[in-house]
Amino acid sequence: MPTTLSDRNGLVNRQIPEMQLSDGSPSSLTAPPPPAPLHLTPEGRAQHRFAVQGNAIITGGTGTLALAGARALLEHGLTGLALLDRDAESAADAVEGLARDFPAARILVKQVDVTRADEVARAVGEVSGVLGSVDMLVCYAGVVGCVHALDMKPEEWRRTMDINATGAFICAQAVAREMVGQGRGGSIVFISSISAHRVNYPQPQSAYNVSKAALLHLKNCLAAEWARYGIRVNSISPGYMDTILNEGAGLESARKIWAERNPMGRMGVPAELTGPLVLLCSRAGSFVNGADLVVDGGAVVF
Ligand SMILES: NC(=O)c1ccc[n+]([C@@H]2O[C@H](COP(=O)([O-])OP(=O)(O)OC[C@H]3O[C@@H](n4cnc5c(N)ncnc54)[C@H](O)[C@@H]3O)[C@@H](O)[C@H]2O)c1
Ligand SMILES: OC[C@@H](O)C(O)[C@H](O)CO
Repeated sequence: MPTTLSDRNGLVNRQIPEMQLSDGSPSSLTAPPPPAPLHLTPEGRAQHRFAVQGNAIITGGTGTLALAGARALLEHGLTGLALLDRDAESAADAVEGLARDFPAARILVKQVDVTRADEVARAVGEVSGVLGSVDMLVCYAGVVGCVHALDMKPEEWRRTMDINATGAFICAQAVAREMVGQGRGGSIVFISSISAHRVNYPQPQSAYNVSKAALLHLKNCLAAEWARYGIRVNSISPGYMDTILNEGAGLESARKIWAERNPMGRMGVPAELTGPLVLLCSRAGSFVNGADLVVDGGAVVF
């Protein structure tokens, strides 16, 4: 069915033709599903341009996207991994799975609140002591709340900013101090969001959106300050991913809208964020600094 559009210039009832693909089929066909995961052999891992060398700290490390990121870094050669999360227990099965699938890697899990600079500094020192170095930091720790700005309590605003933005700064600072001492650089990746680029629809979440926008400029500032130490600082801005964060009462209709408004017609799955992460953490990304990689199926083009 052609769509009818009334526009502001009075050109009413313009018909938007249905786009056709070269084989004559309509473009509104269901988008293809996500691709199957790629599994590298151990030999392939070590020699690949996308090989990941050294040890990583991942914050919010027992969350859904973080565990997918951890698995991808291990698949590409990561030798040591520390998952820092304020809720370190909830993903015991997933962590056991990683340990089983990557028996040569050293995997630590630590209960850490990223808003506590003392806890973070202690954990970074302990991880470096056990693994021998810290070469990568990926900051996934984050919370989201849907609250109308008129109803927002200052405490809710501060908590969101504290975890999502200040927590990332605290972790980046502690890890960068360690990296500067080690003298061989490193890679830091913040997990921002398309919410840093666009106001979400339909849910109101100003504190989250502003906290994620803050991460983007923090990334710019640190990329500028720390490049001289060989530390690259980048970010990834995911679109709507199918995780627990986006499930629950009241979100069914929103999920439908998010998928409908996406050129690819769906939400992403966690593994689809991991390619950009591997790029940023590997030799293949050696000249990528201060960049934000939007990974959203094209959501922000509208
Ligand atoms: N799921 C999405 O669609 C989506 C889209 C864009 C961005 N993101 C971002 O990606 C990140 C991970 O999202 P997810 O979907 O995996 O959510 P998730 O809830 O599974 O993971 C978040 C993790 O952060 C941890 N955390 C929260 N506060 C913490 C604190 N103070 N200290 C330490 N850990 C803390 C939680 O315990 C949890 O394990 C978040 O920053 C989120 O904003 C998610
Ligand atoms: O913008 C997408 C994400 O940051 C997030 O999943 C969403 O905003 C949560 O409501």
